[in-house]
Amino acid sequence: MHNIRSYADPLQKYIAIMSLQERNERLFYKVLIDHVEELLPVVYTPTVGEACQKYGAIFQQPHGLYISLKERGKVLDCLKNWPEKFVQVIVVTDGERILGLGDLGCQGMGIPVGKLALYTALGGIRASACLPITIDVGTNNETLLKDPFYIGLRQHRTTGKEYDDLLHEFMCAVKQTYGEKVLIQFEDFANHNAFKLLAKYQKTHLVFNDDIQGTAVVALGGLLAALKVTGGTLADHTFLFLGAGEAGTGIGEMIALEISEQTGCSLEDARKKIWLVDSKGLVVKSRRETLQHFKQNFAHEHEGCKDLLSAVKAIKPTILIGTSGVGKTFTQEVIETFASYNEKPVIFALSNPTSQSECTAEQAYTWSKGRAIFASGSPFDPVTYEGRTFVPGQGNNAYIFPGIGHGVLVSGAIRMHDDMLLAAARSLAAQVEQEHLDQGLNYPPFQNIRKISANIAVAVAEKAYELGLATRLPKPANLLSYAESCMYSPAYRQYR
Ligand SMILES: NC(=O)C1=CN([C@@H]2O[C@H](COP(=O)(O)OP(=O)(O)OC[C@H]3O[C@@H](n4cnc5c(N)ncnc54)[C@H](OP(=O)(O)O)[C@@H]3O)[C@@H](O)[C@H]2O)C=CC1
Ligand SMILES: CC(=O)C(=O)O
Ligand SMILES: [Mg+2]
Repeated sequence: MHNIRSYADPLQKYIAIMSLQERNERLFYKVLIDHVEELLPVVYTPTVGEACQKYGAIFQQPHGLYISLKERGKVLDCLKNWPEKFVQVIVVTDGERILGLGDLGCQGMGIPVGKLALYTALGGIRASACLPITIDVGTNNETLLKDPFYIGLRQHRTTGKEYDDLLHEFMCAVKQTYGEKVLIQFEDFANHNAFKLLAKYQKTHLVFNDDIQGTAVVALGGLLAALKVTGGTLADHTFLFLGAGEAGTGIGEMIALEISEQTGCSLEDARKKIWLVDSKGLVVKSRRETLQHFKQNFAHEHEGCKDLLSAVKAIKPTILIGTSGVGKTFTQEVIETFASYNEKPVIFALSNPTSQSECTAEQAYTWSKGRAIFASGSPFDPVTYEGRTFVPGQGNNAYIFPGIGHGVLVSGAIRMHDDMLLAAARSLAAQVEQEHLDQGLNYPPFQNIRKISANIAVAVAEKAYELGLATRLPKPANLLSYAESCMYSPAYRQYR
């Protein structure tokens, strides 16, 4: 920590800690677990975003497994080259939508590597059982294609059948190599592939899309906790999203599912509470024919609004969520207008990294005159407004995927089910205590993340047993102590 703290530049800290991961894995995890709040912004958002942008230039050692178009027909052999034979979790990207930074091609590898470091540090999955993979199908990022340090294929992205065939070969090879129970987490695919891959493989593989499902769970958990302050139920609220992609529609569907479970209303009716704004304005019925399929469920009868401000005025939401990937879009006028209708305005600016956050914590608290319940995807420091200090929550799927993954492995679940995701969200919300809410926090502090993950794992595993999806039989008598006993801990052994 002395060495890492000696660097002022976050990217230098990143380089230092990733080289520690290479040099002494156990020490890396010991340091990361013991200083999680300080180091999460280094190994994860926002610094991992900058690291991916400069990945070629700062490259020292390869991490993870690259599978490129050139390996078509040989993907099985590629996987066999990975030295570990017992793999339980794979995080895979094709680098096309890295955080809110766009197409970073092969340099997106920083994301699977970072996510899996969190699987181990926060969720206790053994590092040797974690496999980061980047599928290199080219990049449409012209700057990278011209960059002498770019580490990937120098060609534009392949699409269509060639892309689908490579991904299919990969999915089949994974199952053949590691079996039915390996968890495959799709990460930072562009939405035109993300929804398709999830729909295609969720019936045959144990798959989880972190950007659609993980984000949905963390947002729902944070909202359920926020209700303890705003009062009322989820169904009493009106939700407006800026951003109608993976994160926005994923959260929208999860909220609708929870409302439907709580009230018994149909999903269709529950979705009527949820409104989306995309780059063309409010998503409304008259646009339906030209909308991507994932937006269509939220295209309600209403006049069009060309931008967020006019949508806020027209819809009068009680909860405002940013999932656009575009920074500074919650302007002073937007927040002041939104706050003028709400005593306790709930503002989630979920886009990453910090540069893409829809607003800062300071802006949210100041422009709402200290009334906002605020959370962001990337961390912000506490803010003091008129003598009161607010601690912003970090609404990031890092709260969720390590616990869900652990729950799946503990129960031996062979498929992911929406009810397991709802159970994770409720568990997260239940771990937010009054003392956290009093500070403005609608998430439990990251400091306790291993306990939080263990509790989420139990909720997920319980649901898997209930649904008949668990294969670890008989069910352990005490799931919590079993889940905790299975968590990797970077302890040094005694040598004689
Ligand atoms: N906090 C967390 O845990 C997570 C955060 N995220 C963040 O969410 C962001 C979005 O990710 P994702 O949903 O996967 O991305 P997508 O590309 O799937 O969706 C982005 C959406 O934002 C819309 N959009 C883009 N620019 C504007 C604009 N200027 N005004 C209004 N809408 C706009 C797009 O509109 P159109 O459809 O018209 O193109 C699209 O609907 C990223 O920054 C990502 O880092 C993602 C996952 C987890
Ligand atoms: C957190 C995350 O998964 C994202 O921003 O894409
Ligand atoms: Mg992601």
